[in-house]
Amino acid sequence: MSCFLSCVRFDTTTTTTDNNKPTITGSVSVSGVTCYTWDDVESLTSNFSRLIGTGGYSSIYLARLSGSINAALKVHVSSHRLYQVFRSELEILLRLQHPHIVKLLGYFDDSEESGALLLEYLPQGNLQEKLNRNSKQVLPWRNRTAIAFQVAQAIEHIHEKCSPQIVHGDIKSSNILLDKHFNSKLCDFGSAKVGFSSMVQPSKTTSTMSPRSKQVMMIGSPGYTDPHYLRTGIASRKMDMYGFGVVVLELVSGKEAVSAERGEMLVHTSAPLIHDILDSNGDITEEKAREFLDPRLSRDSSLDIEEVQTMLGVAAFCLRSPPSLRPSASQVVQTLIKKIPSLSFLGCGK
Ligand SMILES: Nc1ncnc2c1ncn2[C@@H]1O[C@H](COP(=O)(O)OP(=O)(O)OP(=O)(O)O)[C@@H](O)[C@H]1O
Repeated sequence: MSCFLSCVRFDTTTTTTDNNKPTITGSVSVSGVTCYTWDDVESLTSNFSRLIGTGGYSSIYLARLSGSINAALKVHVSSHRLYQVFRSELEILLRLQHPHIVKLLGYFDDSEESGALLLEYLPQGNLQEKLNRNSKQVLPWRNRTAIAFQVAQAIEHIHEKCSPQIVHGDIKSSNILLDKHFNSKLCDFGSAKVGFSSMVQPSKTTSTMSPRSKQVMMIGSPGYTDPHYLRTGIASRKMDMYGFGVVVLELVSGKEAVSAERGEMLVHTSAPLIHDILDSNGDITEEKAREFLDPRLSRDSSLDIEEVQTMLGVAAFCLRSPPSLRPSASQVVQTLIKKIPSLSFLGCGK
């Protein structure tokens, strides 16, 4: 137990810092990212014949590049306001390169109100679907810890390793995509905010705005939104850590952030456990950890209950209030490397 205390205690005072391109006429490639015409887009998706995902702002279609390479085309809904969302996502993706962030391959931009992003295709879809009780396959424990670790690395990259820094603003399991080996990639930078040192107010003072325009500016998704952000409208890196905490609870429990049947939020149903963990400074009994654990993992040979305890401790610290008490992404990465031995198969050093 005392070992576990050191597992999840964070020093919250430290703030660190091909050739596969389609041979389609009309396309222009700059730094490996290709600018397509609408005709190209229609041709790449065989006239939008296969829908593979939908979001609040977009539809995602399977695209075929030369050499039978698949890609995903994210077509933003046409409107002046959503065009800004598309431009912002495009500009952010153009400068992000990380093994656990979805890769931009190309884009279409009519410079007025329509845009589309061509992204690498992640064949296993999103994490929310994979954790769903109706999913045929149960995601093994080993993959769940790896996913948490890789997402923490992606967040560490945008928060601390790129300049200017980026707040994702919508960390949730449906924005975590999985490749054929269940490696994860963070996607959907449509809510992201750029140029933060730690905290920033939305561009206009919220006090002078109507409730409706305030609503339009709010980012995040039900079940994942930092209560501090909801109260203040201030987006910060720590709001991403809150969303990450909810994702870790989903990975451990196999439950949804908002239950489809009852509409209950996982952060609410887990509150007694989170309080217990925080009251005992990161400690949690094996029995309580087992009670919370996804029952589908009971026969998983890769399951290690101490790792479950560590993951729950990490989640509890990420959900802490005030936000300044939450760990940074790099502190989470370091804790996971030290305390989750199975991550060694990913080749990360101690
Ligand atoms: N590159 C990809 N490969 C495979 N599937 C993808 C890819 N990109 C998106 N998807 C699928 O489409 C879904 C929606 O994508 P995304 O979150 O980018 O859209 P959005 O309109 O920004 O959604 P939101 O409502 O979260 O803002 C994802 O959850 C995933 O299932």
